Amino acid sequence: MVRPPTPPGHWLWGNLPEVRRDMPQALRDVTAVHGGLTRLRMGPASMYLLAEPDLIHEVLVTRAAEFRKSNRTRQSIGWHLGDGLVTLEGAAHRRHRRIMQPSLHTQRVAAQADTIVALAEQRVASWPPGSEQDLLSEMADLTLRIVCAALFDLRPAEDERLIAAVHDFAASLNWATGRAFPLPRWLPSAGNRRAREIINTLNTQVYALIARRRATAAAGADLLSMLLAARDADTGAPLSDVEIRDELMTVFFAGHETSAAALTWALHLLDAHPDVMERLREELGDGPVTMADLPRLPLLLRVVKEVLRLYPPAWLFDRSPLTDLRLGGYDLPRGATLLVSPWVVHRDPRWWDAPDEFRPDRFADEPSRGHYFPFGDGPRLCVGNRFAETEIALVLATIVRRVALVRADAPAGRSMLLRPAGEATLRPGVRLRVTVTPVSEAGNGA
Ligand code: HEM
Repeated sequence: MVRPPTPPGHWLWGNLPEVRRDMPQALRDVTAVHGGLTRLRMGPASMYLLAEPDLIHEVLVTRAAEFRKSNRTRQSIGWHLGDGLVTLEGAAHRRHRRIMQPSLHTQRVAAQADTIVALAEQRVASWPPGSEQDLLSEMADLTLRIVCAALFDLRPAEDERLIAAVHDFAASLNWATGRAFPLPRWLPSAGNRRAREIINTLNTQVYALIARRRATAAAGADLLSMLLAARDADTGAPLSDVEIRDELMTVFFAGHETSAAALTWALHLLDAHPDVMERLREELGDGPVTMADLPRLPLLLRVVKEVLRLYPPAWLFDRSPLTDLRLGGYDLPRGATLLVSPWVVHRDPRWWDAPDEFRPDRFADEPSRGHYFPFGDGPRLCVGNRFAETEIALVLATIVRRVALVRADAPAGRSMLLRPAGEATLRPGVRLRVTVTPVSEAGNGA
């Protein structure tokens, strides 16, 4: 039995103290010393960090059938999300992907581009010049409204209660995933009671929405219509309300916090790199940016790619082997938790020059296989990747054309880059407040 190397740690808690202090940094530190595959001791449990692109490719792509999501993931997000695409396995996973993919294809995303731009324009217009905004919460609210309108054909103005309920739900899910060890949901703790309340409130809204849609029987091309219209190939049975509820919750969650984090990092990085901002504003020119313009905006697309390299919102996910197996010359037990982190690989100096620097032009060349995977890979590749890339590019272009968002607490008006906090998504470790200045006042170089 050949075990992967284990970094030294506390006699009882193992590597848990470093990981709890700053998990993103701790995983990078371990990789810098041990490379490819490391065993981390987390108190009584072990986890394995996979940091070698070829091994990650084996796990996510070529040997994907030998793995599933870990029990830990299922426990920490399963209560909130139920059995949606993120947690389903095997045949049910393949079936749900087949149903959901068409509504997220490039053509369908293109049809939503004007809605995305209009919502971004409205958001910018709602910020009074000189006001201070909490960037992450503004982006989270905007991307949630985009998901509602573009994927579920919902106009939240009609239902502000739904928006409020999803925000509470996302906060509660972050709470659940932030625990070192998931607590059983039957435990009568204050946190569990609050989570139950929040889930029940959103459930009531979502089931009412499903009932309304079933009653109108209007066949649209949005994701909710696709879920309602889907029929089992063998039995002809439709998806149940619970199955549709689980997919709605999954997309509410997977589809808005990730893009919101990416947009927040993008605006923060551009504020800290005025030279790139100036080139970007020149490239964007005057008129509004549409989907058709995107192929002609290479710097914008490279900025999006570089943001997702430096701060991949889905920074950590996992897999678990279905049987004892051998990987990279080491033996791994069945049921082990294998951590896969785009953040660690994207910041590894073995694969990237000056990995901590914001250099969008590095994407003039395609990255090598396995060195860049902000959307994962293989059969579980992010189903919303085209939607997310388009959304981020369009929203970013709309915002930077109109306003400068300068970090309100930055010394001498210039941002120092913030450290990330590794929660369910990778987000700034402190609240990022920005001052809004219209671009005409700020000048191109703002
Ligand atoms: C910047 C934005 C986004 C990033 C970085 C991101 C990243 C990821 C990653 C890395 C995975 C794979 C996780 C794994 O293999 O365990 C994933 C899966 C998923 N994403 Fe995204 N995502 C983003 C936006 C979206 C959007 C907009 C949607 C919805 C429209 C979405 C829906 C999903 C779903 C449903 C899955 C599960 C797919 C499956 O297991 O088959 N994501 N995402």
